[in-house]
Amino acid sequence: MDVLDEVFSVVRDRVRNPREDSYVSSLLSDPKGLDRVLEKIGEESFEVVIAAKNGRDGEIVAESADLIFHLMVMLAVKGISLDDVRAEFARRRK
Ligand SMILES: N=c1c2ncn([C@@H]3O[C@H](COP(=O)(O)OP(=O)(O)OP(=O)(O)O)[C@@H](O)[C@H]3O)c2ncn1[C@@H]1O[C@H](COP(=O)(O)O)[C@@H](O)[C@H]1O
Repeated sequence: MDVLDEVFSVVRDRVRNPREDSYVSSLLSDPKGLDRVLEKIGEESFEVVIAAKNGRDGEIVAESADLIFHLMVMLAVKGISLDDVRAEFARRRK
């Protein structure tokens, strides 16, 4: 398991078993529900674009990690696994 698998596994657990000290649980307890996660994906995407235009490598990496993390939260809510995404990349590979 690499770190993305490890984090995804924790995220999936938070979706099933909310905890008070959890960022994922706090995001999902928002009255907007999944829409709040989708808003975060929109915000983080914008931050990636700004970082790629003007930022240093460290900012681009940090904002990319935030975006990938929020995509993982959405996938976990939808019951889609990282392996499903891996399989899609494998299918597309030339
Ligand atoms: N990898 C991450 C991770 N990356 C980013 N974030 C959070 O994503 C948020 C990024 O959003 P912003 O930059 O807009 O910051 P913010 O102002 O705090 O966000 P909002 O108040 O606007 O929601 C921050 O609060 C970060 O802490 C993460 N939160 C948790 N994880 C991992 O996810 C797993 C579950 O974490 P918990 O749910 O906290 O237990 C654990 O393995 C964690 O290490």
